[in-house]
Amino acid sequence: MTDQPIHTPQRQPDDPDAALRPKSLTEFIGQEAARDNLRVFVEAARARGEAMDHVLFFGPPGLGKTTLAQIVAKELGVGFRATSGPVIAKAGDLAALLTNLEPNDVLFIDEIHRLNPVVEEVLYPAMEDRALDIIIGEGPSARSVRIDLPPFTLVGATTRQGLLTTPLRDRFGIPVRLIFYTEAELTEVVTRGARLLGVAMAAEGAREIARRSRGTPRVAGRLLRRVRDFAQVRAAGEVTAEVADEALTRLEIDALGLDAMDRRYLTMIADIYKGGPVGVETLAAGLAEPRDTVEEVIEPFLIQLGLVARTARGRCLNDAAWSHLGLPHPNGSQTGLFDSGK
Ligand SMILES: Nc1ncnc2c1ncn2[C@@H]1O[C@H](COP(=O)(O)OP(=O)(O)OP(=O)(O)O)[C@@H](O)[C@H]1O
Ligand SMILES: [Mg+2]
Repeated sequence: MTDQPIHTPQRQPDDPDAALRPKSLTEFIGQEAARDNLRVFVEAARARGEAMDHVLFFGPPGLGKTTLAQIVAKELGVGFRATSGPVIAKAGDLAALLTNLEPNDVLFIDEIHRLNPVVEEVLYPAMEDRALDIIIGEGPSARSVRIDLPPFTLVGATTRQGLLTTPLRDRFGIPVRLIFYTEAELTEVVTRGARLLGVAMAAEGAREIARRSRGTPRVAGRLLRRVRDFAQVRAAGEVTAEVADEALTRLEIDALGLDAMDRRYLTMIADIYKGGPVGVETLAAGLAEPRDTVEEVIEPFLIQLGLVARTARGRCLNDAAWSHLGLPHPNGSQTGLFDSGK
């Protein structure tokens, strides 16, 4: 059994997130350093009446990359066009998007690490010189035509900054790393969400949901909705700490906020690989999940909690993981080499 649709930070096709999206930098909770910097760049660009420099948001899913991209356009007072890396199949698709922008508009490219290399080549001069080099015709009569573009701001988002090519990464003047949210920030996110959804929320109820939201506002929003259902049907309506705890426990979300998939991941390294090291491909196969999901969705939070370490030889469990799983820590080293030691 898996509660993945509820608890993983990955997007779902019918994204219910939209209703809870903050609409301004002031409304946006957390990510203070990023927000403060963006505010300065937005103000400066506005004052000069110019397009803002290109921005790259990177970090784990559900931390607010798309939300911030929309907010940046809004605060700049310019238009917002959104697309995503895998959707832009041909150079011509990108050319069509770029030539249709109004001056200073924001073009948002989600999953920018998944751009086709041919399309990416077209993007370089567009970002740098605001020009498109288009090849017209084929064979000996083919020639290159340069088209000037209106000034624009490219906002890219990726969960995998490491997969971006260096030339692309270097063309973003404003790289912004998003980090996991603190419990206090997520408590604010939950409280705000409860207000927007009209849920009666006790302060301790909000804190309980926040504590178990994997450091991720998208997860906080999902858990809030599920706890609300539970409170409505099983309790008097108000979300107290007890109601939240009972609902989250039923959803198999433990005290650290780990879900069934997280525990399967940890248990697999513990039971089968004696704590590791084990390669990510092996783990992905064992969990029947794509490698990307393991690396982008499952691991970042477990690493952040200090439960797992990524080493050159593979993934290893840290001491905290053994205690959390309630398993006896193998004697001696984590590789299990000294199991017979004591
Ligand atoms: N700072 C925040 N304050 C309140 N809610 C937030 C905040 N950041 C994100 N959210 C909520 O979390 C949801 C997910 O955010 P968003 O879609 O921007 O994440 P993302 O980083 O783009 O994720 P992905 O990598 O999957 O595209 C938003 O719709 C919003 O409801
Ligand atoms: Mg997004």
